[in-house]
Amino acid sequence: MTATSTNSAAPGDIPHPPTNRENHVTTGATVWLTGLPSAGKTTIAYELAGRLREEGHLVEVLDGDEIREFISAGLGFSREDRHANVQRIGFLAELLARNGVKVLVPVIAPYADSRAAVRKRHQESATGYLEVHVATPVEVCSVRDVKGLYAKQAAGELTGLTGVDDPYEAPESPDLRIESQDQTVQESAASVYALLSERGLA
Ligand SMILES: Nc1ncnc2c1ncn2[C@@H]1O[C@H](COP(=O)(O)OS(=O)(=O)O)[C@@H](OP(=O)(O)O)[C@H]1O
Ligand SMILES: Nc1ncnc2c1ncn2[C@@H]1O[C@H](COP(=O)(O)OP(=O)(O)O)[C@@H](O)[C@H]1O
Repeated sequence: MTATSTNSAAPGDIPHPPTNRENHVTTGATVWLTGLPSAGKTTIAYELAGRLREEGHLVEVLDGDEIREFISAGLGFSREDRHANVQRIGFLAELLARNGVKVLVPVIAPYADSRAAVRKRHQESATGYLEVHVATPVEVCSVRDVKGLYAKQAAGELTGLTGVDDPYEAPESPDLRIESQDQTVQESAASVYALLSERGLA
């Protein structure tokens, strides 16, 4: 289908992203939310997804747990497997984003080289890409412990937990850093939305 802009901007108007006949916003982009388990990645992604959908954006959330049940079934948490997982998700995200979808990716992605490869894939097709570091400290994450992983690690029932006894290479220059322990979910989602707007993607 040919994208038809419904925007008739007068001089001085703030430009709107392009829309198609069904009035969907068709500027795709990937927002990768990286951070420790229980940092708030998934919660922020779904909050943001709701807001974007209300405004007519096409949105997909590539939830780490769901991906690991299906396209990354069989992968574990070694460095190699995490890298493979992140590259598969990066491939899918770029494909969707290039075709007009806002792709929200709440996935740990602990290694800087894995994340850099995903960014590069997007740059090569000139597809919007934002890296958001949900930088909640491990002390806060381990109290939240949404899935009980920190407790299991402390009890010796699990090893290789990101940020505890497995590496997390924090992004040095993310597009945005969120301190979720100091703000509400709505404020966190709003800060990502504001950045998308600033970059002409929302
Ligand atoms: N050892 C270990 N380390 C880290 N995380 C673990 C582990 N075992 C299971 N889980 C749970 O797996 C969820 C998905 O992980 P990801 O696909 O995001 O991880 S990765 O990017 O491939 O490293 C991840 O989801 P979130 O809690 O939403 O981050 C964890 O809950
Ligand atoms: N500002 C915030 N942003 C995101 N989550 C928050 C925030 N403040 C408190 N939380 C809580 O922290 C928990 C984060 O869990 P979750 O989103 O599943 O983390 P992750 O996907 O990073 O593992 C949720 O219970 C959420 O309600």
